[in-house]
Amino acid sequence: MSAPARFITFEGIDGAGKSSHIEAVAQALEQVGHRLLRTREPGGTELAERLRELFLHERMDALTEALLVFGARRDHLVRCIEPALAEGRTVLCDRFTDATFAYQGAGRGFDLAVLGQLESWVQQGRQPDLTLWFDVAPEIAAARRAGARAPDRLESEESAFFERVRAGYAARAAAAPERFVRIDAGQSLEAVRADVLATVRARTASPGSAAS
Ligand SMILES: Nc1ncnc2c1ncn2[C@@H]1O[C@H](COP(=O)(O)OP(=O)(O)O)[C@@H](O)[C@H]1O
Ligand SMILES: Cc1cn([C@H]2C[C@H](O)[C@@H](COP(=O)(O)OP(=O)(O)O)O2)c(=O)[nH]c1=O
Repeated sequence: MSAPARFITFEGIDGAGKSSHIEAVAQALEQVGHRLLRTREPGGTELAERLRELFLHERMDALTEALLVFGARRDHLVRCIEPALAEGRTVLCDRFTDATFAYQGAGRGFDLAVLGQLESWVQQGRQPDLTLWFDVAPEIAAARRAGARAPDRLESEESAFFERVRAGYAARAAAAPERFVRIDAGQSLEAVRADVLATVRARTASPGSAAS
């Protein structure tokens, strides 16, 4: 059996429902002995949270978006994610680099090769062990968002943008099938939760102990 997954990311278009399930994943993993770091992107450190505010609310071009999220990511990795993994904690991160490929790459049309170079420089080979991709039709996600909150800069994009973002996630999933698990996020909350928990349990199970 493969080693337990320790760096777990949650991805999907805005309103797919991923944030609704992170707490349940955290509880399930803590019950079997994992020590956790729960975090998010853009954000996760004081500096990265400040960059997040700029990113979400200021107008900028796609290259600036990409540089800002990778700048925030670098600080987050160096100061937060890598130290947590080094001390044996499992990291649950609400979005990571797949979001940059999906939003800035597929959504904005920014050069994927440049994103790949930034990914190499910033991550130095670090990749999530497991990525849960909450996949749902953009019109369902839009209806969920409308019922939940006022839109930020990206959430105000039209549905064609989210179709492209969704296709961007599909491309990333196809390129890294060992890491990605697609969750059918169009189901009821209960059915999504059951799929998510079954996936996490299967992918973090190890013979003997649950966590180091
Ligand atoms: N499977 C679901 N069915 C119906 N509503 C959902 C479902 N999942 C999430 N929601 C609702 O949709 C809204 C957006 O969910 P959220 O978890 O914040 O999405 P995300 O983090 O992916 O943007 C919330 O009001 C949430 O309660
Ligand atoms: C991490 C990341 C997020 N984003 C976008 C996606 C979201 O619209 C926004 C903030 O993400 P998030 O807080 O996860 O939004 P939500 O609560 O809707 O899930 O930032 C990018 O465009 N590129 C990135 O690299």
